[in-house]
Amino acid sequence: MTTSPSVAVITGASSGIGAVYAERFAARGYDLLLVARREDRLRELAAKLESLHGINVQTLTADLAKESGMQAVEEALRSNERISVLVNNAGVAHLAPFTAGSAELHQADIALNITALTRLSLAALTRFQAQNSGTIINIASVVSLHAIAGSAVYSGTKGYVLNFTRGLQQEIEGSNVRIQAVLPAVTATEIWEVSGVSMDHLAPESIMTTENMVDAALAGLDQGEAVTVPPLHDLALWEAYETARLAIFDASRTGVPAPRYQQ
Ligand SMILES: NC(=O)C1=CN([C@@H]2O[C@H](COP(=O)(O)OP(=O)(O)OC[C@H]3O[C@@H](n4cnc5c(N)ncnc54)[C@H](OP(=O)(O)O)[C@@H]3O)[C@@H](O)[C@H]2O)C=CC1
Ligand SMILES: CC(=O)[C@H](N)C(=O)O
Repeated sequence: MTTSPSVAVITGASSGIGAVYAERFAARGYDLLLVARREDRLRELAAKLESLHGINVQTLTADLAKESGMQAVEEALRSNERISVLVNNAGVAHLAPFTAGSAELHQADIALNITALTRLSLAALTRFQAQNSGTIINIASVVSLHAIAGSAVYSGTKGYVLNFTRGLQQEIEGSNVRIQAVLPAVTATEIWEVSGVSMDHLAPESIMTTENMVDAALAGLDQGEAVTVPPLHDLALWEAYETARLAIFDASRTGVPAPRYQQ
């Protein structure tokens, strides 16, 4: 009996980081379901990967900031039992002062970066938990850890992605399901032009290639990391951050206002 290959679903596969994840999962022998709005780009990538790797690639044109788009991908995740990987990669940034953006713009960014990622995780994880296998990769950002002027909404959404992922990781502990958060820093993709900040204004030495970012993130996944920060060389910094974060959480369970607040 021959078994069909597993399927990896990659959102935001029409460019940048998502397109490289598609190539890498194709090279690992997965069939693919590629999701984004630009159908021509998805089809071009699908044809290339099918011919290069002899795999089957489906495309799903969907606007994940809209209800109909979210539902279409949820339906695919629920109905296709061969899906074993979800890369929640589609995301958008508008880097400008908060009050310069409209309510509609902020709402659409939140819908894509938070609501779609949450709903697709629910659709995938429900089945992954039932079958006790499967992998979700959530693309957060180093701005999950820090916000600067002009990034309030974007950093806020990425802070959600990190904490949401941490919560899910607690819930699946002890199972064969894997959930990884990836925190890229500056990576050379189209997101910068969309965001309103040209890459020409960024320090060249801070910019990572998409290939290096994805390969490092997959190395982190293969090593069993829960949170992967591809460009961070000094692991001791991350360990100190994690230690302080958990220490603050534990030390906050006193039930008594700190002396500095007692008047
Ligand atoms: N590049 C960087 O410096 C960093 C990026 N990230 C994160 O990496 C992820 C990938 O971004 P990146 O590759 O850089 O940027 P790109 O702009 O190259 O890719 C974004 C992808 O998301 C898709 N997308 C955007 N809006 C929608 C929508 N409404 N519905 C469906 N798909 C959508 C785009 O496709 P289409 O337009 O065809 O719909 C595209 O495929 C994002 O989550 C981003 O926040 C995190 C840290 C750093
Ligand atoms: C676009 C990004 O997420 C990037 N990490 C940044 O440094 O702002």
